[in-house]
Amino acid sequence: MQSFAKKVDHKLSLPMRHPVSETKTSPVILSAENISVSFGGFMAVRGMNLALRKHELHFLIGPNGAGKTTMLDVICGKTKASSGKVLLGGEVDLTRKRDYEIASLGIGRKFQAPSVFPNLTVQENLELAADRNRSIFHTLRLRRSDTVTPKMLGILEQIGLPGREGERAGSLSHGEKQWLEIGMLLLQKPSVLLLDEPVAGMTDDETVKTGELLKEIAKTCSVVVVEHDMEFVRSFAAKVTVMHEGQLLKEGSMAEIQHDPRVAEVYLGKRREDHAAASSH
Ligand SMILES: Nc1ncnc2c1ncn2[C@@H]1O[C@H](COP(=O)(O)OP(=O)(O)OP(=O)(O)O)[C@@H](O)[C@H]1O
Repeated sequence: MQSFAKKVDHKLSLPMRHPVSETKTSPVILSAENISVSFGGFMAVRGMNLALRKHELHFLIGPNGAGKTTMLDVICGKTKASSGKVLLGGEVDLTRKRDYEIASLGIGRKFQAPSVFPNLTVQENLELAADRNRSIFHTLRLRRSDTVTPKMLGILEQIGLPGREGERAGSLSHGEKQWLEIGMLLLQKPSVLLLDEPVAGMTDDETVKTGELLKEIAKTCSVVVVEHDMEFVRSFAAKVTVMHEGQLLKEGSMAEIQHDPRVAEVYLGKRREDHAAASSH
């Protein structure tokens, strides 16, 4: 977890690098409607709405504890909503499905920490993802297939790990592990990818490469990215939704977001609190 306020202060006022995305007119493929989540009486999400369009790269931002991760958890079925629904394709209500059913409907979820199998090779990790019916024991027994399928070669190329299929996943850098996990999700041909802070802990170079990868993925898939790194968010012409205290605060382009006084107040107010807390220690 990083302090959001520390990252955003002056960056909110920098000029946009790219024009606003052109996905505004594509159809909505997933909509979370009036979602609320209670954890033992504490309302982590309160009447939240989120609409995701086809091939849209959509950032979900907000201060620590705003409810961003909880929203992703509701969409992928990890957390049950207390009320509201999540419609896929306008008709299938995901809040009535189990997490594995949601995954098989084409919703891929990546958590913040990489969760590849470190003792398996890159190829074995991909093979496991490619065949969800195959158990890890089956993969271990088979070890590596003799040939890498063209589909897998394409994924290795796309995630920036061409020729690395024989390496142990545990020996990859943090960023490379994140890419491998994204590749494992891509093998399942998702229609929606949910990514939680994909560039956290990455080097600058890895962050830039991840940005390119996300742009590429969004050509075939809709992507929701929970992100704290405002500079990273600014490098996309993407839709941005701001959450605060479990609710929708503002939605629009980065330019629209940064000129909203309520957004500034949330971040700058938070920053003042951080400073006050730091100076009292
Ligand atoms: N399982 C849980 N039980 C109780 N409270 C929880 C649980 N999960 C999250 N919360 C609380 O719900 C609120 C929203 O958490 P969430 O992780 O969704 O926020 P976030 O916007 O993703 O924050 P961050 O950017 O810090 O990850 C927080 O106050 C958090 O402490």
